[in-house]
Amino acid sequence: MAASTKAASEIMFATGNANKLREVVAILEAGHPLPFTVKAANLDLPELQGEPTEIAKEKCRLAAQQVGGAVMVEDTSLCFNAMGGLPGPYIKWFLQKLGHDGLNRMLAGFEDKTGYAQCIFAYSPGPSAEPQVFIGRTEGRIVQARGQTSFGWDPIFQPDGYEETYAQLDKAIKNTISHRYRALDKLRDYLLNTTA
Ligand SMILES: O=c1nc[nH]c2c1ncn2[C@H]1C[C@H](O)[C@@H](COP(=O)(O)OP(=O)(O)OP(=O)(O)O)O1
Ligand SMILES: [Mg+2]
Repeated sequence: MAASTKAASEIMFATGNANKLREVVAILEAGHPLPFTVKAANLDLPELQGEPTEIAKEKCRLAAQQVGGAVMVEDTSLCFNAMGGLPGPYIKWFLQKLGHDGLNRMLAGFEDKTGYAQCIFAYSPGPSAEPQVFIGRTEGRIVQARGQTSFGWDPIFQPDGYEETYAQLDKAIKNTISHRYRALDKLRDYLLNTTA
């Protein structure tokens, strides 16, 4: 990769979620590197209520203030089409309170079980800059839990074109079709074009 002339060479990825960090590292190492070294900052940042892009931007502003330099954060939503996109950014709390079975039951009264996983990366070069957002989506459907239960709602999300849930798919496959991969891909393009 061409050497960057920019002074900043490191981005902190601020997240409190070890599974996210593992996937981001795996995606970058699978041949999709960023033009920066990515370092983890274990911050559990407050998340405002609102539209997903605003949540990600505000999270990024707070992270940039805390870190004092270039940061990226991401916020992940699981959206049910029958419910106009909810639980969306609030999936963490719905999952915590209802579990996989409860999330399925939320859709019991609806014919439509389709939904999408959405990841929004927000990047800021420093505390005074306006964060840029990059959205990645993977369409699928909500199903009864199948597969290992190590990461969030992976067992109940079956991406379109696959018979397996995210939790049953090989990690290497999830990481080439996932909402996270797609968003990170856009962030990489942006960084390559602004730092080259
Ligand atoms: O690929 C995924 N597959 C399954 N579950 C996932 C995935 N990605 C996030 N998740 C879960 C984690 C949390 O329950 C919620 C998102 O909430 P979200 O605020 O983005 O994550 P978090 O609070 O765990 O970490 P962070 O410190 O980066 O905000 O969905
Ligand atoms: Mg969070």
